[in-house]
Amino acid sequence: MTSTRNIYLKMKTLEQARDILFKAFPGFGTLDTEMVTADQAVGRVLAEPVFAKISSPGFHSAAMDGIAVKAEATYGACETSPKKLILNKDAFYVNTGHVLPQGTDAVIMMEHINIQDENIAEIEAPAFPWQYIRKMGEDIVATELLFPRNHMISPYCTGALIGGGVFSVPVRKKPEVMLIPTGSELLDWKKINIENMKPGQVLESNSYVLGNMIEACGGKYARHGLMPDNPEKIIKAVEDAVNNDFDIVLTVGGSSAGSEDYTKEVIKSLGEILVHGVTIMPGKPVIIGMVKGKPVIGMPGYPVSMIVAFEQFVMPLICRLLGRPEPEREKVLVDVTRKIPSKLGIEEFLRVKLGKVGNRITASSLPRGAGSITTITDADGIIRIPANSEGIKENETVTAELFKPLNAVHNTIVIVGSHDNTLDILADQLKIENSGITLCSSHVGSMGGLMAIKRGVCHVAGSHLLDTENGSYNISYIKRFLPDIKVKIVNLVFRDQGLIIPKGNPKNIHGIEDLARKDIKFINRQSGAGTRILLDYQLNKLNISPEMIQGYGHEEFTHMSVAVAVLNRTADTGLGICAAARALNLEFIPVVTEQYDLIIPEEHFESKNIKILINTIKSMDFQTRVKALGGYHTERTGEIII
Ligand SMILES: Nc1nc2c(c(=O)[nH]1)N[C@H]1C(S)=C(S)[C@@H](COP(=O)(O)OP(=O)(O)OC[C@H]3O[C@@H](n4cnc5c(N)ncnc54)[C@H](O)[C@@H]3O)O[C@H]1N2
Ligand code: MOO
Repeated sequence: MTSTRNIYLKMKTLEQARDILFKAFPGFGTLDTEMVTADQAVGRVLAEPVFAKISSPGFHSAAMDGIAVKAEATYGACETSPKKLILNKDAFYVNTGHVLPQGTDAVIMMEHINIQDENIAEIEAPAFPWQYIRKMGEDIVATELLFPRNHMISPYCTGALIGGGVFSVPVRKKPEVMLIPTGSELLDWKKINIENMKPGQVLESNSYVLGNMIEACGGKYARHGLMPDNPEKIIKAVEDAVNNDFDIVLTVGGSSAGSEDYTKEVIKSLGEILVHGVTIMPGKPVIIGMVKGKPVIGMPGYPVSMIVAFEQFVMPLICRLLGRPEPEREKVLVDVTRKIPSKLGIEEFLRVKLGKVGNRITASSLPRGAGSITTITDADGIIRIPANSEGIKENETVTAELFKPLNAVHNTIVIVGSHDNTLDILADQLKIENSGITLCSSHVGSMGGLMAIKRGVCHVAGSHLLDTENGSYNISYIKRFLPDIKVKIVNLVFRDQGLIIPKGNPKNIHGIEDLARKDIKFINRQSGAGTRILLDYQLNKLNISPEMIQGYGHEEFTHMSVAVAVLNRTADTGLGICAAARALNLEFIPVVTEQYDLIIPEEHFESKNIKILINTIKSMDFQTRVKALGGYHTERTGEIII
């Protein structure tokens, strides 16, 4: 078979595509039944209703430790006229759970009895009939419905099943899914040495994500060996899976328009294509097909596209086969901190970071590339931008679907501003200390941090803005840009800024003065970044103008991206922190030690979370880890500067 490039001629909306899928595979709760023991039934779905075989309790039983009595015999007892009961005649010692002795109908707690001697118990209050007694069948009555069909067994349910004498239950077989990862570039991480990886090779990870998602929604899976981009082989694998017991077949990758994207041809040659292309992003190239009456779905290869396609199409299919409703995520209203344009005609699943700042939950967008798994692993939730919208306006309130409990969103400290590697250590240290706090940092440069405070969208800004007039940090900028906001400044670290250079210093760079050399390509930071201000200050001192520097106009947003540019030789050098150079095994020429502070509005400063944050910063554990990064000084770490 030769490859022809696929074009999605008839893209469907999400609603249309789901409709086509569910009409083609209407089975609800149609999987075969199997018996499992009560203790193994958790997470399984009942194929039939389950009725209790015995009652629980199976007898009238004492609900407290004390004496069992006939209530009538206690009437008239009071403080001034206590009643004496003869043990083993009018009253019988019982423990919680004991069978109620014949002829008794109430229990008096031990604490309310005066034992006179081994024969007499005295009471100062009457008992009423059935007090402190668990009647036979109070919990479960034999023959009553314990759980209807399609109920998913929880750990709690096992108690009711065993208590009701039901030791095994009929459950739906787990839907079986065959995963076929395709792509000649893929490598099996269990079989390779990462040192030997070559450009173009990719670690196969999607089938593991899919497998775990399948299990999480009640299915089971088998993984086919890695499949090269060979349509004949893919056809054979799909055909075998369909002819076997698999309920659903998923191919992974090759769903799009590339010259080696074969999924569409494969399904077409074996059966029918119901949908190719859905107006969603990520997830657009998904292919829904039918082969011998079974769903064969071509999952996009980009990981986030695959996850969205799974959640929109495969998960509902699995739930339906099991006879379960599709799960829904908790929703919350959020304010979007920046304008987010979106393509008309495409429904976008925007991954967002969330945090509660003041009395609103703010959402900031993560990068939108579907090839980056971290755009979903870093996310707290998703905002769905409808197809008929051109995007979200700044400060617009929209609905977000949560990936984690709301409580965790409330316990997030939002830090915006300049990037520093110690923030990663801080985020981890807060977790070691079981604070329940998550640190959510976005790197937009020091000025970006101050502006975030101005807009009320963060708790903390990380900043290292040098006042070139007097050598101070941050204070003059705060006075100028946040005149109406009361803030505290807490020092995080002093850190060495310098030139990041390749190992062995091939261009023989010694300092800022070398940046003007014709043979040096520089990589800059964005304007507003503290590092950029520092560079301009140093250049000014040396009378070097920006035009003299090759690459002055090429900007990156973080120290790490500057280091990456040096590593892959896009640039010969860039100004950044020592930790970034070290992380990539590059060399570093110190230029200046600068002050990096946390700016915290007073309205947040006294909050419990910020107090924990500051205590963590002050801790020896944190400071020891920071110093180990190299290029950091912690003498004033945690000090309130103003
Ligand atoms: N000309 C066009 N190109 C693309 C379009 C388009 O409309 N026109 N759509 C883009 C979109 S949207 C997506 S999503 C991707 C997905 O396409 P495929 O399903 O064909 O995926 P591949 O090209 O095979 O792989 C994409 C990417 O993902 C990596 N990959 C694939 N499988 C795995 C795996 N099992 N584990 C880890 N990584 C995997 C693969 O190496 C590629 O890097 O297409 C756009 N292109
Ligand atoms: O829409 Mo693709 O599915 O962006 O990555």
